Amino acid sequence: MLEVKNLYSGYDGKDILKDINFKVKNGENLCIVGPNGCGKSTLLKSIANLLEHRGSVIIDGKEVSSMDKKSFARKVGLMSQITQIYFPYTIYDTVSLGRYAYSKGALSKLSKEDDKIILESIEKVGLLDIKDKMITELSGGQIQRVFLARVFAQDPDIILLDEPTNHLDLKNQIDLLENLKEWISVNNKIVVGVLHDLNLVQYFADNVLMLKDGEIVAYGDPQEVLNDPILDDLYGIDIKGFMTEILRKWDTPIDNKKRIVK
Ligand SMILES: Nc1ncnc2c1ncn2[C@@H]1O[C@H](COP(=O)(O)OP(=O)(O)OP(=O)(O)O)[C@@H](O)[C@H]1O
Repeated sequence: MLEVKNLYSGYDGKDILKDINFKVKNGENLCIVGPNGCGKSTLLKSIANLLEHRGSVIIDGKEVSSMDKKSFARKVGLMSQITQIYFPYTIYDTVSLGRYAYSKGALSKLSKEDDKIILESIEKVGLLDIKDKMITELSGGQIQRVFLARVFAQDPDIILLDEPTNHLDLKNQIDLLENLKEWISVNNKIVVGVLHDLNLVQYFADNVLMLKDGEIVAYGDPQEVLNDPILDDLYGIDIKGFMTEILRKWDTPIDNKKRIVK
């Protein structure tokens, strides 16, 4: 169980998040939504213990700031927004970094068990046939999947995701979310993710937490939260109207004369 109680955190002594409270049970995911700059990544960083906070972030009864690095890494894996890759590692090597939480020392070798978990994690994201390729030679979507495999290899109880789908085409977005759903239900784990695409949130979320200016403005079942009139206020557009209009376009009968087929 992840519990966030009366959480305040921010940068340079200024609070961005104010009095955040929620719980996520094992076997469930939570999607964090809200407009740019409302504090979504700051919330993930606070849970990931990368930012000092006031209040509590408690995992299975223990405050995260009191955990040592390795115990924390066994509990929480963070996959943040991937912008640029500087290091020339293979896919296998990159995913093997996920086993740090279980290593005995800085120079300890990977065990047979580690190797098995690394290969399984690479297979899960569909990259096993290119496991020895340098990650500097991969597409954005492939890199995204390598980093997901690294988090799987870390085998934490909670995965935190910051915009995990932003380099992926639609099929890969759905595959990734399905992959995570399966990981959650098979292993009774937790995912907390920031997703911008509200359609994907409708599809994936067990619960939704909506932020505005660092405060929670709605929380709960996705169908209810995403139908709350507050949504339009928050984003400054008629979201349901926009989505429905798009659906109408998908429904338009095709005019074969206008098609260009090679
Ligand atoms: N390292 C930092 N130092 C100072 N201020 C920061 C830092 N990172 C973020 N902020 C500020 O904190 C606020 C919340 O930023 P955050 O990145 O959490 O928003 P977000 O909801 O994730 O935004 P986006 O949807 O654009 O990714 C913003 O006003 C931002 O300028």
